[in-house]
Amino acid sequence: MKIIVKENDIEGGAAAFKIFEKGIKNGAKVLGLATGSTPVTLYQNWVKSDLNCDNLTSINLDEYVGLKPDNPQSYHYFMQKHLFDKKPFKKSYVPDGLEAAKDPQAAADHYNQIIKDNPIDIQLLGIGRNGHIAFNEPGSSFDTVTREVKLTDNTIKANSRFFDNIDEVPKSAICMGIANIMSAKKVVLMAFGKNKAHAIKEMIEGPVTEQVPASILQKHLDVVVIIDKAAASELYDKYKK
Ligand SMILES: N[C@@H]1[C@@H](O)[C@H](O)[C@@H](COP(=O)(O)O)O[C@@H]1O
Repeated sequence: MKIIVKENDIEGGAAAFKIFEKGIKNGAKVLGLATGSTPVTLYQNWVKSDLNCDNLTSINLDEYVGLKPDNPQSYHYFMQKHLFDKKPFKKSYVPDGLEAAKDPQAAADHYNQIIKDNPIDIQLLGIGRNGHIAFNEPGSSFDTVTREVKLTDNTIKANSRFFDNIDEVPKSAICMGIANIMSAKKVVLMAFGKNKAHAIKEMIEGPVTEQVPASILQKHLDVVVIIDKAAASELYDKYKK
């Protein structure tokens, strides 16, 4: 893993954008994209740039089961607002939360086929405080592919900040699996803030275990981790400076 420690999320977003820009200029065409508060500074750099996205395909990690694409809390809506309204891609896939509510297996099979047909060149990730990636919660098998996943109480609580109240947070999501994520040629993981420090330490320095889903990235051959000093604060000394 290559670890880049920046002062804050603004610098981190700029550094992440440079990696995507370089990758795209070098031929990356299929990007795995992520939501959450963490990638916002990356997308801010992206929309300000003159990067041509007309030939790019994006495949998002996850979506809440039952939310319509025009629901402001849906990940469809997030992507439109933060990136695609200003930088439309040739094709953008986000799992279908409504299809998943009706027939989760069909929605998952459909999405796995999309990933098979469009191998991911660069996959963007955030990380949950418990080490989850996308919505692959602790205990998820490393073999998983896209499927419906139940959200843990902690994740529901953490994500309730985006909803009017906690009861509105969906209880499940349709989510790429860890095997889908590991199939990407390159992975860029971003994390900012003290509340991510423990998960970052476990991911980088802990054992590879399904109890910390992100720890599997130690086995991927091309991972760049972009964190700020707060998220690096529990790491072995050399990263803290
Ligand atoms: N499914 C998303 C993840 O993809 C994201 O990485 C995580 C952290 O979110 P944030 O970046 O807002 O801290 O939250 C959610 O659970």
